[in-house]
Amino acid sequence: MNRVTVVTHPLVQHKLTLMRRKDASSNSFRRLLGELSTLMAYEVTRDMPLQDMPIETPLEAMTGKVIDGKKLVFVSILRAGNGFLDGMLNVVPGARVGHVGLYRDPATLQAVEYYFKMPSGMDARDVVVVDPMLATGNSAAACVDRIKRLDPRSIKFVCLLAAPEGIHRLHKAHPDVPIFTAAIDRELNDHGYILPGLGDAGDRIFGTK
Ligand SMILES: O=P(O)(O)OC[C@H]1O[C@H](OP(=O)(O)OP(=O)(O)O)[C@H](O)[C@@H]1O
Ligand SMILES: O=c1cc[nH]c(=O)[nH]1
Ligand SMILES: [Mg+2]
Repeated sequence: MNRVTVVTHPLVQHKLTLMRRKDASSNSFRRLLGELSTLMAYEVTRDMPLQDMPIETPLEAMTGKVIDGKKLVFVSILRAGNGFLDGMLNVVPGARVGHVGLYRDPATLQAVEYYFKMPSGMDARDVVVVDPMLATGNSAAACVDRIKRLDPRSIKFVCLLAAPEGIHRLHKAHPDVPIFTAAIDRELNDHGYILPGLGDAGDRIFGTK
């Protein structure tokens, strides 16, 4: 499992367990996902480049360090990725946001694209793709394929739950893309759902189905 970071912080693990419960309401599922994604943003942005900023404290002039949030793009894989976005934007409010609309064909489990919108100047930007679920890995791999055509500086993928199959698929297609997740679950079932998992993330966030 090269290049996979499992965020084991107790707060992350605690919230993840509460979200997995089948009796968690959409409201609490959404709230927990928002809190959890803010915590994961700390780990994902750990190596973000800093630049000098001359400032004046009440006592004297100094040179501080700031991040250039505008260089960062969070790319949300619709729909469920949007549940991750707000929490990440809490930490880097200056980041730009791109959207890739993908759904899994339930019969083939292949990703089908229905929307794609990115900020301009992607070749100067660092991308963090967000989606709570990495199951077969088809959606993540398709999203990264598409973004790579715009030649960004770097791409990371962050999710809540990953199946071993999804990690292998994404790494095989894109070995340069590091993966951040709160847990690696056991396996996929015959319908491509993660076990033990948390069910259908999009449906649980938006109260559909
Ligand atoms: O790794 P994969 O096998 O591709 O599965 C993961 C995808 O499945 C879910 O989306 P879904 O297709 O349910 O769309 P939704 O977010 O609109 O519900 C999830 O949010 C991922 O995008
Ligand atoms: O378990 C899964 C697999 C794919 N998408 C989900 O929302 N959940
Ligand atoms: Mg779904």
